[in-house]
Amino acid sequence: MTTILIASHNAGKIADFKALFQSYDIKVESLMDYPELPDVEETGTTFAENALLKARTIAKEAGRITLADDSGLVVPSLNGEPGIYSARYAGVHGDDAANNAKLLERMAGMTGADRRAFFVSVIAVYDPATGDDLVAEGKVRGLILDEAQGEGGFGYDPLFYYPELKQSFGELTLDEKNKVSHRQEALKVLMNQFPDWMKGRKQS
Ligand SMILES: O=c1nc[nH]c2c1ncn2[C@H]1C[C@H](O)[C@@H](COP(=O)(O)OP(=O)(O)OP(=O)(O)O)O1
Ligand SMILES: [Mg+2]
Repeated sequence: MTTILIASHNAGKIADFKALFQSYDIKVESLMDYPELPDVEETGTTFAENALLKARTIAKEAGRITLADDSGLVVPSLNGEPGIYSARYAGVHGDDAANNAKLLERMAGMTGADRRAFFVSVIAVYDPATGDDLVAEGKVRGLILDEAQGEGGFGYDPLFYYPELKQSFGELTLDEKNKVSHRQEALKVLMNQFPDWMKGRKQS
């Protein structure tokens, strides 16, 4: 079975990818399995720049084709916040509770269309042997709730209401989320091009 290295430390994101890659019969490893690999500083100004930066840096360190996801929540009525700063919105990287609390605070008093939001995922793969890369994007639209609903998922999932299923992402099972999420869309677009991209590459 093929194994792919995901350049991420985010347990929720890795769980999404483990489930998503099952349908491609690909096994997933992550930075959790490689504690010696560095943490990549996200210095880019777009999701795509950061996804490529993470994929390229880890691929060169590990000497293997590597995939990275840079993702976040975009709220147009907040001029795009939290955007590429989603993971460190409230100041401490990965503090989901604080990030969600800050989002609710910033949206206090907003109603109706002002509560529209979307998740974005940009996925990049990089081949250290050739310097070739592949990038794809996915999006999913919803509304930001007034309070958390559901215990599932990670990050902003409990605040993200998905009208088509009349539930928040926090109330969905992993498989339900993985049928509609920004991440599955980006991965689908990417994997459609992957077989051609992989041709002629040697990978153990
Ligand atoms: O499906 C999602 N459901 C809920 N929240 C989500 C989702 N997808 C991204 N998000 C939020 C979480 C985090 O606050 C930020 C991602 O930031 P991002 O830099 O891509 O990931 P990260 O720093 O947590 O891990 P890493 O860079 O090691 O992959 O957006
Ligand atoms: Mg990150």
